[in-house]
Amino acid sequence: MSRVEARNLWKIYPGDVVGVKNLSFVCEDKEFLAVLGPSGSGKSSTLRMLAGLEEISKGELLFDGRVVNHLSPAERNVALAFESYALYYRLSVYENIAFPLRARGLKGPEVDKRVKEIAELMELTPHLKKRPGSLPGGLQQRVSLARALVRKPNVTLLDEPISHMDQQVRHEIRARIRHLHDELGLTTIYVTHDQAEAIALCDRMLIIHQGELQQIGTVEEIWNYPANKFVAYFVGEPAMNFIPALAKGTNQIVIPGETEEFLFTFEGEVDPKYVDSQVELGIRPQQIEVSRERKVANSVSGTVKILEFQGDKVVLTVSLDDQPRSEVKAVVAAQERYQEGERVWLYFPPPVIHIFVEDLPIIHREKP
Ligand SMILES: Nc1ncnc2c1ncn2[C@@H]1O[C@H](COP(=O)(O)OP(=O)(O)OP(=O)(O)O)[C@@H](O)[C@H]1O
Repeated sequence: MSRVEARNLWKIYPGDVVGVKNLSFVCEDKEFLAVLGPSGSGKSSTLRMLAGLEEISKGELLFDGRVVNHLSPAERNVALAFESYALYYRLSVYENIAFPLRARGLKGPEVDKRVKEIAELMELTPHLKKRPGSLPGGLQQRVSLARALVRKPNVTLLDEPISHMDQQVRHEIRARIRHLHDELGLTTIYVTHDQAEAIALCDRMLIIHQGELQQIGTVEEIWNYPANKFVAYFVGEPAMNFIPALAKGTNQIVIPGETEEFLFTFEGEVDPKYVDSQVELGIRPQQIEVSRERKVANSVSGTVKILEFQGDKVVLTVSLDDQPRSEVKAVVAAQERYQEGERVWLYFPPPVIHIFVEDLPIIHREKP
C-alpha cells in the first residue's frame, strides 16, 4: 500500500536531547519491518515521526516517493496502535470499529461492509454488539487493531501493541497481526523491544541503539552477519559469547591459557594487518558443540558451573580452564544430562566463529 523512506531523520528534543540521529531506511510496500532496540534507543520517537505525531527536526520522510513531513496523521493515512487500547467504552465494539470510517464521511452500507469484513478477519463477529469494557484484554486489543486497520491505511504503525499481555494471548494476537498484514496487503512498521516477537513477525528487522541505525536486514542476515558487536550481542538469547583472543594468522586465532593455547581456525579471512593483534572471538551459545571428549581442533575445555533448564534445552555456563575469568554459555539438549562440576569440551565450528576488533567484525566471508 505504501513504500516508506526515511532520509537522514533527526529528532532533537528541547534541551538538545537527541532522540533519533540521522536515520535512513526503506520499508518496502507490503513489507513487515520490526524496529528493535533497547529502552530509550529512539524506537517510539521514530514511529511518532512516521505517524506525524512528532515533528521531524531534520531530514525527509517519503511515502511512495512523496515528501510527507508537513502532512498531519490523517493526511498521511497511517494507522496507529499502541500498548493502550484507547477504545470508546460507551460505544459498542461495532461502533468503535466504525468510528474512523464515519469520521471520514463514509455512510451506512459501506461502513457496515467494512466493519463486518475486518471483524470477520479478527474473529470479532460474535462480539460486535458488546461494549469493549466487558471483554478480556486480548479481545480489547483485537478491537483496537480492527479499528486502526479498518480504514485500509497506507502504513500501519504498531508500538509495542501486545507487550503488556500474558504470553498465551501475545502468541495469539501476534499471529493475527501477521495474518492481517498478509491478508490486507499492509505495509507494517512494528516497534518492540522483544526480539522473539520481532523474529516471529517480521520480514526484516531494523536495529536501533542510542538513536542510531545499527543494521537493517532479514533475521538470518542479522544473525549470521551482525554489523557490529552491539547487534551481535543484542540479537540472540542467550547472547553471543565474547572471548579475548589473539590473531595468529589470517584464518587462525588462539585463546591463550596459562598452561596451554587453544588454536581455532575459522572460515573466511582477516586482513593480514590484524595478525598478532588482540581480538575478540564471538560465538553463539546455540552454535557451540559440547562434548565430554576432546575434539581434535577448534575446542577449548572448561567446567560446568551453572545449569539453566529451559524445557528440552539446558543453558550451561562453563568456566574455561586456564582462564578463571572467562565464562562461556552453551546450549545443549536436556537429554545430554550434564552435571555441575563436570569437565567438558566446547567445539566452535569454523563457519560460525565471529571476530571483532573495536566492536566491528573483521572476517571477510563470502555470503551465500
Ligand atoms: N518528549 C520528550 N522530550 C525529551 N526527550 C525525549 C522525549 N521523548 C523521548 N525522549 C528521549 O529520546 C530518547 C529516545 O526515546 P524513545 O522513547 O524514542 O526511545 P524508545 O526506544 O522508544 O524507548 P522505550 O522502549 O523505553 O519506549 C530517550 O533518551 C528519551 O529520553
